[in-house]
Amino acid sequence: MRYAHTVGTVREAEGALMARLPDGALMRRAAAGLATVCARVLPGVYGSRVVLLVGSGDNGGDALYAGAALARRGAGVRALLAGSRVHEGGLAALRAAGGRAQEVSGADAAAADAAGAEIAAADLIIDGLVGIGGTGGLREPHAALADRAGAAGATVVAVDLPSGIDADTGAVDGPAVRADITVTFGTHKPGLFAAPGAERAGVVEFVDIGLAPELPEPRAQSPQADDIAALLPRPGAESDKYRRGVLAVASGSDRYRGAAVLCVGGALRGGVGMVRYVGQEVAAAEVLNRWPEAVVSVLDPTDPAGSLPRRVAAWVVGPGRGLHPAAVVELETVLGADLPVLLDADAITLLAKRPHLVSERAAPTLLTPHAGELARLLPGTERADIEARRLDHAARAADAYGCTVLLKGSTTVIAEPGRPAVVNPTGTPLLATAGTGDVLAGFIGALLAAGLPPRDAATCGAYVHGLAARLAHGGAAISASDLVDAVPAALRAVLG
Ligand SMILES: NC(=O)C1=CN([C@@H]2O[C@H](COP(=O)(O)OP(=O)(O)OC[C@H]3O[C@@H](n4cnc5c(N)ncnc54)[C@H](O)[C@@H]3O)[C@@H](O)[C@H]2O)[C@@H](O)CC1
Ligand SMILES: [K+]
Repeated sequence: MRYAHTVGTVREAEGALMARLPDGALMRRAAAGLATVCARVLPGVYGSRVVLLVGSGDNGGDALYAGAALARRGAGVRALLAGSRVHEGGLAALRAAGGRAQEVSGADAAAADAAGAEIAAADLIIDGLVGIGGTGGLREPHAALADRAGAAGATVVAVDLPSGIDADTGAVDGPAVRADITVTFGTHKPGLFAAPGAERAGVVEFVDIGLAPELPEPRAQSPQADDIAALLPRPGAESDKYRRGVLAVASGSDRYRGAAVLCVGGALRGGVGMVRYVGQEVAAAEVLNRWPEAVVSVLDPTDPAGSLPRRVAAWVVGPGRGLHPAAVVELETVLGADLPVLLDADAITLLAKRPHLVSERAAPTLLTPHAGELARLLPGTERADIEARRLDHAARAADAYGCTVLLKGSTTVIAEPGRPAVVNPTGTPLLATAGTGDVLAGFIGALLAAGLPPRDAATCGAYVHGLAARLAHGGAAISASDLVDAVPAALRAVLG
């Protein structure tokens, strides 16, 4: 598991640790780790050209000390000083090691051109403009340096986090560094997990500076394959179809038959003991045609509540289901039962006008909205705000509805009141195609039916779903049906 802490908690933990250590010890640890990663990235340190982008804080100090270490090994190191101040100890160390420094002021065109020429000729650029002390969009000349670094061919290594991304949220407000590698210290930062910041971080390398004992509960966590393997249920010798869980699926309609077939497919590939599908006649026939192992029943339009299956362990409701009055009765009936329920798509739209159905419910509920649906659940919030600050808004919805929320999209985030957010690391733009959400809902439903709590079920579902998309055609475009077929390969990859 990778853990991320907010700037406030990192500062408190660093303060406590620094009080027990000699002056500068933490920065030396950070800079040594940074230099090690940089040396590994370069084909050879000796004779390479390294440019340091240096801001006025300790993030710049880290870059200067790491630059000094590379200069001692024969790299030609040039520091571009962007701030009104500079970390004096770091600058002295760089100079003592044979590195050079020049000031870059926003107003001085000649200095900016000279800096641009250095950046263009670099093999490696180390971004020490701002770290956790950054606030708001990058100012000049930092913003121009970030842009130039992006246009250069060199490998870019960000110190602690790419300058210009918000450490706590991942929001990007204006120009920001786009790193190939980010070397982060002590703990991960939430902005390295969540888009859009995560998309600018590249590969994230962690340097242990001894902070762990001082850190409180994380703000966010990002599961790795072994965490997922530990959570996924495995059938044992005692298993039978009832013990593995019976999932009821109320998805699709005669108009949207694909949502029925894909959702049931996701559930079956999730290892459910049995799927009981209920829906309109043509949709039900399609499900049976594609998945003969599903147990299918046809909804009675005059008695939607009475025709729902009983003796089930969990429910999935909503994908392609419609917004008509019978769908409302169905939703109320399912949420009235004391069972775990996953609500997706149309069920979320219906819920937005009836929030009490979930907020007053005692049994576990999992909502799986995309950003547009989450905006419906949080009146007064725009979709763009949600995309920019996914962690915050997923947590807000979880608190407001008193349930688990899985926010789909560029980075899938799972929030539950009082627990650290889970940020899925396997997401891919390949998933941005019709029907993939139906597969996810069915797959997670299978895990709910097996008895996993919603947060764990959602965590495993998002991870396996993203991995399946990546594996389906080796990175080439996929359809939602391909995704269903790739789930077993993803499960094999996780379970080994
Ligand atoms: N505190 C510690 O014990 C450690 C800190 N370390 C490093 O120190 C960093 C934090 O250092 P600081 O607290 O000095 O803060 P930073 O160096 O991250 O940034 C603060 C400086 O950047 C300027 N600044 C802020 N926002 C800006 C913007 N949008 N555009 C342009 N300039 C901006 C501020 O005026 C200030 O001078 C960490 O990210 C990490 O790299 C590491 O050395 C590990 C140990
Ligand atoms: K940085």
